[in-house]
Amino acid sequence: MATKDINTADSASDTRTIDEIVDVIATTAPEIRTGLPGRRVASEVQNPSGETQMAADVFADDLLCERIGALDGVGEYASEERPESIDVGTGSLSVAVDPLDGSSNLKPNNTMGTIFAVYDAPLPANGRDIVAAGYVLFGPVMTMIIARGGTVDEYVIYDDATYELIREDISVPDEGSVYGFGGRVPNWTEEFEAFAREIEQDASRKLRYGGSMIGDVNQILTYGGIFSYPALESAPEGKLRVQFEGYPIGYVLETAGGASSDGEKSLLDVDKPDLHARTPLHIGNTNLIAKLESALD
Ligand SMILES: O=P(O)(O)OC[C@H]1O[C@](O)(COP(=O)(O)O)[C@@H](O)[C@@H]1O
Ligand SMILES: [Mg+2]
Ligand SMILES: [Mg+2]
Repeated sequence: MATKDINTADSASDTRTIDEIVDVIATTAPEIRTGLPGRRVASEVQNPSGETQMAADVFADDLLCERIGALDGVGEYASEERPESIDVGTGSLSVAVDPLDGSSNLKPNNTMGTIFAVYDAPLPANGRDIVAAGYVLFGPVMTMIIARGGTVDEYVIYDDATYELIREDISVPDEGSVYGFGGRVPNWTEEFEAFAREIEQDASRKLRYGGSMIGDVNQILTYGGIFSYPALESAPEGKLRVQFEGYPIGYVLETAGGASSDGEKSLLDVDKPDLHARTPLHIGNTNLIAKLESALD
C-alpha cells in the first residue's frame, strides 16, 4: 500500500492546461448526458478490452477527443475505446479517458460517469506521472470530483454547462460505513472471499453496490468504507484498466487521504506497460486497505 507524495503540476503552463481540461470535461458533460437517450444500444464494435461498445461510449469518446485534443498544452489523447493513443499536438501533457464508466448501466438507467487522468509523460504512463485526475458522475445531479494540487474538490454541473464549487478539500470520512465488491462471488479467490465475509460481519457497514465503478467509488468518497473489483479466478488481472480507471481513481482516493491497492501495493505503483492493461482494484479507508492487503498476503 506504501503511499508516496502525490505528484502535482509544476509549471504555470501545465496548471493552465489542467484548468482547460477540467473546463472541457465539465462543459461537455451536459452534452454527453443530453446525447444519451438515443444511444442506449450496443454498437457492432468491440473495444480493445473485448467488450461491445455502446453507441454512447463512442459518442462521448468522439466529443472528448475532439475537444481535449484541441487544447494547446495536450500532446496525446487515449481512451478505453481506442486501440492506440493518438498524437493531438505538441503539448507536454497526456490525457487518458474512460468516456463512460459503467455504460452497461445505460439500459437500466443507473449511475454512470466519465473518468479522466492527466499525465506529464507519454502514454502509457506510470501512476506517479499523474498531475490531476477526476470524474463526472451522471446521477440525479451531475457532480464532478477533481483531484489536483494535493486537494480534492467537488462541483455541481448545471444543464447550461456552468459549474459551481460545492465542497473543498474533501477527505474520506474516518468511520467508513459502506462497502461494495464486484465480480461474481463464485469467481472470487478464497482469500478475497474470506476478507469480504469479515467485512460483512461488521455491523457498522452496509452493502452499497451499483455496478458502475465510478458510482461505487463516489459512495466511498462520501461515506468512507471500501470498494473492490478484485482479481477473479477466471481473471487474475481483474477487470478494470490501469490507465483509465486504476490510476485516476487511486490518485483521487490517495489525495483525499484514503488508500488504493492492487492487493499488494498502491495502485499508483502498478507497473504495466500495455495501454489497456488491467488490474485488481481496491480503494477506501487506509485501515481497511491495510487489512485487505494482509488478508491477500
Ligand atoms: O458487471 P461487471 O462485469 O462485474 O462489471 C462492472 C464493472 O465494469 C465497469 O462497468 C467497467 O467500466 P466500463 O463500463 O467503462 O467498461 C465498471 O464501471 C464496473 O465496476
Ligand atoms: Mg470503466
Ligand atoms: Mg467505459
